[in-house]
Amino acid sequence: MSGRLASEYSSWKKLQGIYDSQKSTLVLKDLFTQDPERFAKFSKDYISKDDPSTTLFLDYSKNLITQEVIDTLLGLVREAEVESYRDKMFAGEHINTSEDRAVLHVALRNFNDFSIQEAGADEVAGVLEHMKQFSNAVRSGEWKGYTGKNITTIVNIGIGGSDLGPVMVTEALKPYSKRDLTAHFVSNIDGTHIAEILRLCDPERTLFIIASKTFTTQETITNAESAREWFLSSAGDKAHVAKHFVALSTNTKAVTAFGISSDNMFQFWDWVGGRYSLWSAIGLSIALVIGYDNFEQLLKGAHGMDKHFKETPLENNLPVLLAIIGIWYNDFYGSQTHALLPYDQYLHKFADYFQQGDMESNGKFITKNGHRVNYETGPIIWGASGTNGQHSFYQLVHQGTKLIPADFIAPATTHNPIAHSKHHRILLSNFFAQPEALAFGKTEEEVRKELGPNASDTLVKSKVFEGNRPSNSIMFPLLTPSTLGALIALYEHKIFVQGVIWGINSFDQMGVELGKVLAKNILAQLEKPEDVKGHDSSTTGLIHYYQKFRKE
Ligand SMILES: O=P(O)(O)OC[C@H]1O[C@H](O)[C@H](O)[C@@H](O)[C@@H]1O
Repeated sequence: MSGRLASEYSSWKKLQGIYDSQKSTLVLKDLFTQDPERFAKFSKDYISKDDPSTTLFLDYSKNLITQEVIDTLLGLVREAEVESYRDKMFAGEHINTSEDRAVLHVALRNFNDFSIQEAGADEVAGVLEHMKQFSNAVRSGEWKGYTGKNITTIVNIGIGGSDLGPVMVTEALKPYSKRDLTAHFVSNIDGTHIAEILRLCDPERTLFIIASKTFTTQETITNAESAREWFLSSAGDKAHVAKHFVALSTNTKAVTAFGISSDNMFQFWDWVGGRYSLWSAIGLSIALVIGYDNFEQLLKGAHGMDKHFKETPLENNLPVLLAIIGIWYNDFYGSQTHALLPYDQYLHKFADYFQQGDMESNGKFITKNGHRVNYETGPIIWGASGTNGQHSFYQLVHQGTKLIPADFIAPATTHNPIAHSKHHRILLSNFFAQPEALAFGKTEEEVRKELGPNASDTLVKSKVFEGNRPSNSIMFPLLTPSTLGALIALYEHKIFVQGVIWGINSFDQMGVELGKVLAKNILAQLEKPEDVKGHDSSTTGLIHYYQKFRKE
């Protein structure tokens, strides 16, 4: 990272020039007509060096790019010194400068390929072994509850990075799950969340996983205390907590103070960012649900992508390609969001997961050198599984006034080939059609031909699809643990590349603090109207409204 504002790079200025001169002349329909090789030129195969069955295919040809644009964007990557910054990350340098921490989620899945000098990195294998032993014991029935019964329900209590990763992965890898072990995830402080889950639990057969990097997060600790109270109301003896509560954290002192023995604690380190932590002890619920061997496959899939990111020349580097295409729209076309559209019901939480992963990493306006950016940084990430999105927001995506770059993601084959895979064929026909419609649209002439000469001008115009709306398409043979690992790591490294180019620290999260502090202050004022002090009239008025109905 050169420390300059991205807009000062010569490549940035060149890109601005290209955009200014080509923004209205770059037409996808023409680009494909002019070059029959376009698809071949702008698509890439990723094949894991460790496991050739782990492959991803990226088609980025339906983007508003030319080779000149790509080459200039790659120039931007070089000017921002992304590769040397990447190597600093892998080497364990403290690139999270505001917190003086390394950023080493790659160390959690390293399998001894990278030599990483950072305290704790040599302890990863031990924690994984502990996770393996424990998950095997619970799944086999060896680990018993306080009345000698097997554990049939796990409840992960955590929020943010201590929730979203386990939720997304256990949903995505459901085909690999132990169907007689039910996993629930409690995250919200809203008592409804834990109340509704506890109604489904048998205290004799339930294991609570308290997942919190800091072990100070108000929601998680409050939920953990309520879970412990619920459990003890049946179990009685505090000694039984040891069989039904484990902790995932970096904070041994707080875990012990809560009443969970260090034997039942799975440790990780400050160089694991919350939103990058599913590979760590935070992944215990994943290992319990899909089994440790499949969890290890997830890690290995990510590791293969790590090696690809670290070793592959920029022009063939999938995380780099996704990153620069995203910057092209975000910083030159002015798109504000980026849609993740997985045509796979198992990936229905994928966009949710990367809302934190991307937006908490790159939703910043100050560079690492303390300058306010004069360009757009992190996009709003959103999305939903297909084909559901088509019946919800695709109207705007196709005919709205906003440019919405989208990643369409799909497996070539399904885990559920019911009706002789008829469902999957219909799903994929939509997966193929939507990017085609977005890119090439439907002209007024084509509409008029369809509607006939008597159709009103208004009707014809409202049925026009202007097209020229860009997308990436990512495919893979089947959604397996290893493929999912590679897919997640692909996006993690995309986020890294974009942050380096923007000159921001992708690994702290100052922006989540103010709200928490204000909430704590307000919490102490909720009792009586006269307690409410130091707020604007709106906040004061809203609290007074609540106090009119408050019961306890
Ligand atoms: O895992 P914890 O320490 O409980 O933190 C849970 C979450 O808290 C905050 O919201 C942070 O911004 C997130 O990055 C983190 O994942």
